[in-house]
Amino acid sequence: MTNTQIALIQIDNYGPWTTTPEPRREVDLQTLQSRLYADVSQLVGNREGYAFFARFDNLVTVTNGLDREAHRLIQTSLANRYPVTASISIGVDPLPIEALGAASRGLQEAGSAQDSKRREILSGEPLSEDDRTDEDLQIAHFDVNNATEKYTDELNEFDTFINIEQGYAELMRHMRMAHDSLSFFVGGDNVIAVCSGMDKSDYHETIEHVRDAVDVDLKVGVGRARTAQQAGMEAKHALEECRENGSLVELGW
Ligand SMILES: Nc1nc2c(ncn2[C@@H]2O[C@H](COP(=O)(O)OP(=O)(O)OP(=O)(O)O)[C@@H](O)[C@H]2O)c(=O)[nH]1
Repeated sequence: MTNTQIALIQIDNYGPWTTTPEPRREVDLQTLQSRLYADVSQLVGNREGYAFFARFDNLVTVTNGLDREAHRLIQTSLANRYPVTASISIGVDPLPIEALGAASRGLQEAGSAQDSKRREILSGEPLSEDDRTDEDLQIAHFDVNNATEKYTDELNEFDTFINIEQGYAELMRHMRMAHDSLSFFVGGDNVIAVCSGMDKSDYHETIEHVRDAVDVDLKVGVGRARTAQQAGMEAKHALEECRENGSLVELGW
């Protein structure tokens, strides 16, 4: 059984900050957001976690193995680097969507995202060391088949982007609705999903669903481990096996 630990990182009172005392230059906001993602990716990644940019003002991170102190350190480090602060809320559940739900509630109960008094909340309890297992995380790495030949080398970049994003939109919705799992676009033609205890037939069914709905062909490698990076690396190796065997689904265990 999986046991996913999600930490939701939310910039405090960001909406008002972007327009006070007057609207800030969009290029500066874009720069801040992409740097914040880079820093969070490294701060969480150095501790074996994964970070996803999501909407940039709300970042979803997978932090199995990080205790409360490690989350506090990340929060402090962000406050020292940026003109904004962030709140962090931790949720743990066998189902990734429920873990994120618990993390989201932790912030919502502490106040609005646009409440100037709600600052640097740290809520929720991480998994205790005794409760951790080597099967806590299931990570799937999805990839569009022959994206280069079919899209990149054939279409203009915007039409390529539409095809890839349509595949992603259908995949993320299906994984959330049918499998309680969280999928994130990570660049190129790749989507990484934090999954519930899905089996091989669930992945075949998902790939078939996306093909039928939007005519985008996927393959997927899946890994299982106690940290996101170990599971993610196993998934990448499994994806290489798909490439070698021509298979659509490979489990790394
Ligand atoms: N984030 C991320 N992006 C990747 C990774 N591998 C490839 N990409 C991106 O995906 C693009 C397409 O690469 P591939 O998926 O290898 O190419 P392809 O044409 O789809 O070929 P096949 O996957 O073998 O069917 C690359 O230009 C990268 O932007 C990865 O492991 N992580």
